[in-house]
Amino acid sequence: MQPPPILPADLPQLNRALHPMPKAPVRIVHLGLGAFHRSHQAWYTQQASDAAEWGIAAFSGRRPDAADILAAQNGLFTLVQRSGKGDSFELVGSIAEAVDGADLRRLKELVASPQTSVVTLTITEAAYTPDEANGGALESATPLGRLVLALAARREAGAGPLAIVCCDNLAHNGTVTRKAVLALAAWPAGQAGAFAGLSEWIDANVSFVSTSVDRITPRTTTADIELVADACGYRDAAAVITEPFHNWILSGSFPAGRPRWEDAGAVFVDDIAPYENRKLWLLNGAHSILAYSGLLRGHKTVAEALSDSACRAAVEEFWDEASQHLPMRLGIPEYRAALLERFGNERIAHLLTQIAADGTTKLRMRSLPILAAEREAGRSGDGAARMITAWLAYVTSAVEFQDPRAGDIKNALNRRGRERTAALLALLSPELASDKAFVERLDSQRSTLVAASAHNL
Ligand SMILES: NC(=O)c1ccc[n+]([C@@H]2O[C@H](COP(=O)([O-])OP(=O)(O)OC[C@H]3O[C@@H](n4cnc5c(N)ncnc54)[C@H](O)[C@@H]3O)[C@@H](O)[C@H]2O)c1
Ligand SMILES: O=P(O)(O)OC[C@@H](O)[C@@H](O)[C@H](O)[C@H](O)CO
Repeated sequence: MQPPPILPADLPQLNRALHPMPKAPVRIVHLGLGAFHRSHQAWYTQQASDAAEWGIAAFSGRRPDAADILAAQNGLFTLVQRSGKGDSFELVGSIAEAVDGADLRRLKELVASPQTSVVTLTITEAAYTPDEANGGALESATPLGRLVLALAARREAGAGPLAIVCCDNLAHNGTVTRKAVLALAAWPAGQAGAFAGLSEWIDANVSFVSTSVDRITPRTTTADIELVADACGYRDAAAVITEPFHNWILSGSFPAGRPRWEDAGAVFVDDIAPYENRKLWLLNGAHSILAYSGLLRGHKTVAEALSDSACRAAVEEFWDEASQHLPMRLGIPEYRAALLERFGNERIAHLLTQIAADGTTKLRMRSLPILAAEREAGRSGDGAARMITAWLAYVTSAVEFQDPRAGDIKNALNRRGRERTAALLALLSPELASDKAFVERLDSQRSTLVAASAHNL
């Protein structure tokens, strides 16, 4: 928990009275009002030439805090673009309404409105895992459970089709969202009332758009809020710090329309797979390697870890493997060079602990596909395996870690030696965990890594 910012008592609070900016009518509903939504979708929507027609109602996730803070500022916040050279400050006003995620009544009302055409999501990867998404039932405390209840209200209101746009770092994120939403809507089998035939209605009326989203946005710190106050002369507890780089690739239809996000550089493609693989493997995969191996070697941020030759070598080894499975027409060498520059931006303090969270979900997408492809090609896949090794060593040594399968990880940690390695690996891939030779290789990689890390500390 960050200490509260120290700001002059007479500093005015940012809101639309202090900085008049018109509010657009709500036509987009967003779930997961975190830092990334503010730096990405809210910013793209503000840049669209038809921004005046597209307001966002953004719902917080587990707690009301983010919504309360933003509501007190009438949805206004400052976006700080932080390059290696300096900061630039921009006011973003596309969020017309900020709502506590537990306010199901308002969510249903907005999703059931014929004005609403798009629902966007940044609810983290873990929110789509079967346990979290289903909870064994149509659990209204989960974001997808809430979404399904709101879709039932839309059907009831006859408000017509709409698009759901997943902006979480997941492979095939549109398909994953569709599957999770349809499964929830169909539960329990043979439902009555508002849910009878709901999954069929969703299937026919809701388009699930797939996206690859990119803009490195660390959690805002107390120091960032103090900096914004100093530079802008107001209190802004919802400010967000991000890099100048931004990218959004989308694939799918928008049956009720959408903002002209292409005005800010969004690209619409037929086949998203190569783009999402490039981003998930090269950027997010490298982030995971830097997070686990960097934390083991005593680093705190991405830039610090990248400047450690051992961490950098592990990234390059993984990139060499991943690049073999990406189309060269996507400019892979240039993409890698640009990533080194982005990761090396020391002014963006991207904490490794934030990236290290939810490893069981992330590694399945960031390491396993490359490992499988390399093994299929008759090679070792050692670079992809090293990402898993670093995760194993991290969860073994960390005092605290966040993961949707934390209980299973703790159970596995009660074992010793190769049995422990196999039990942890089984949480990512039961098939690999039953391959004795692979477990042995992982175990010996782990010993080497732990010894080298201890030497560095
Ligand atoms: N931050 C980035 O650089 C970045 C870049 C690309 C994509 N993303 C995607 O956006 C997601 C969110 O990132 P962020 O930086 O905004 O994080 P954040 O922690 O600032 O916000 C996450 C939001 O999701 C909610 N949430 C999290 N888990 C939930 C759950 N299980 N149920 C309900 N709500 C839940 C939180 O309450 C919060 O509103 C990431 O997980 C990732 O998939 C982030
Ligand atoms: O946001 P997560 O938790 O999926 O992953 C952590 C980072 O790898 C991620 O946020 C990147 O910074 C982001 O994907 C860059 O666009």
